[in-house]
Amino acid sequence: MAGTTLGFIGAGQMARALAHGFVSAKLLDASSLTAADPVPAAAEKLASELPGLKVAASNVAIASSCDVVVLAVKPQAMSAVYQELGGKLAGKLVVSIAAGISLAKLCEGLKTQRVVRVMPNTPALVGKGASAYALAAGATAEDGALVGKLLAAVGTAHQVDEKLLDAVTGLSGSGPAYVYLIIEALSDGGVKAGLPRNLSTALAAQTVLGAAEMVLARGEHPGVLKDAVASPGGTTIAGLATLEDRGVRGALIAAVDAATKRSAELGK
Ligand SMILES: NC(=O)C1=CN([C@@H]2O[C@H](COP(=O)(O)OP(=O)(O)OC[C@H]3O[C@@H](n4cnc5c(N)ncnc54)[C@H](O)[C@@H]3O)[C@@H](O)[C@H]2O)C=CC1
Ligand SMILES: O=C(O)[C@@H]1CCC=N1
Repeated sequence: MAGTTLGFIGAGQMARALAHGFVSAKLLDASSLTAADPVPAAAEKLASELPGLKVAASNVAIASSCDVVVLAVKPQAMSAVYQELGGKLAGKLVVSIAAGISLAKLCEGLKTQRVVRVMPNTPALVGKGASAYALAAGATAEDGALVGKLLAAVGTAHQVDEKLLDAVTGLSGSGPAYVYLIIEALSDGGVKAGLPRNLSTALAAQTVLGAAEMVLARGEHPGVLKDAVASPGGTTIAGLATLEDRGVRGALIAAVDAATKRSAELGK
């Protein structure tokens, strides 16, 4: 990726996660990154965290100076970006990470077809992201490969049909928040049972990490792995029965479904 310059339109949470991830993975030098944000402190904070990253005076400056332009604003701010950048992105590869906004709307608003729609997630910051992406008609196979390489450097990357991206948003885009809630609640349970808070949170987070690693590394069905933990008449089945009784499985399915529907709504 040497020589490729990448600019973030918006320097918020997700731009920060990606910028840190790209630099930590040594895919891009901080000096090849630029960020613009109407809140000057946002881009300046990112520049202070990643020495070498440049702060641009405007979105237009990024559009003219960077090879890859990443739209990292909230979906609600996208129409302002169309106003500013529409027709000014000739020759640039545009990557949108906004929830819900379709490739058709992006291409129409930006007046370019060379667009890739991505749904990343914040663990990209530590190289453990989960992303999916879809290409507009004007994005070449090389553009897709470049975006895939960027995302794979900060986690896993799946090229998908665009119609799946709202569901990806509801699952892995929003999913870190569900898991944080679960970790926090498990830690509360440990504290209720008498563990000190630090130990309880450390055990909860490592348990989630280890369980996830077992699913990914062994490729076994999560149900089979669950059964291996539960001894007949033991502690785990007592805990599992309580989770089923309280509807945790249904609650998680409903959460992904609600977030998927909200992603589709945001694009309307
Ligand atoms: N936070 C997350 O976990 C994820 C967020 N996303 C998507 O990433 C996008 C950004 O989300 P966050 O980083 O969480 O939001 P954020 O609110 O942390 O950052 C957005 C930034 O955009 C700036 N901004 C607003 N209008 C602008 C404009 N016209 N030009 C340039 N910058 C502008 C804001 O000042 C803010 O700093 C959203 O579209 C969201 O759907 C996608 C995956 C995960
Ligand atoms: O909550 C949101 O709308 C964004 C999209 C996925 C994660 N955060």
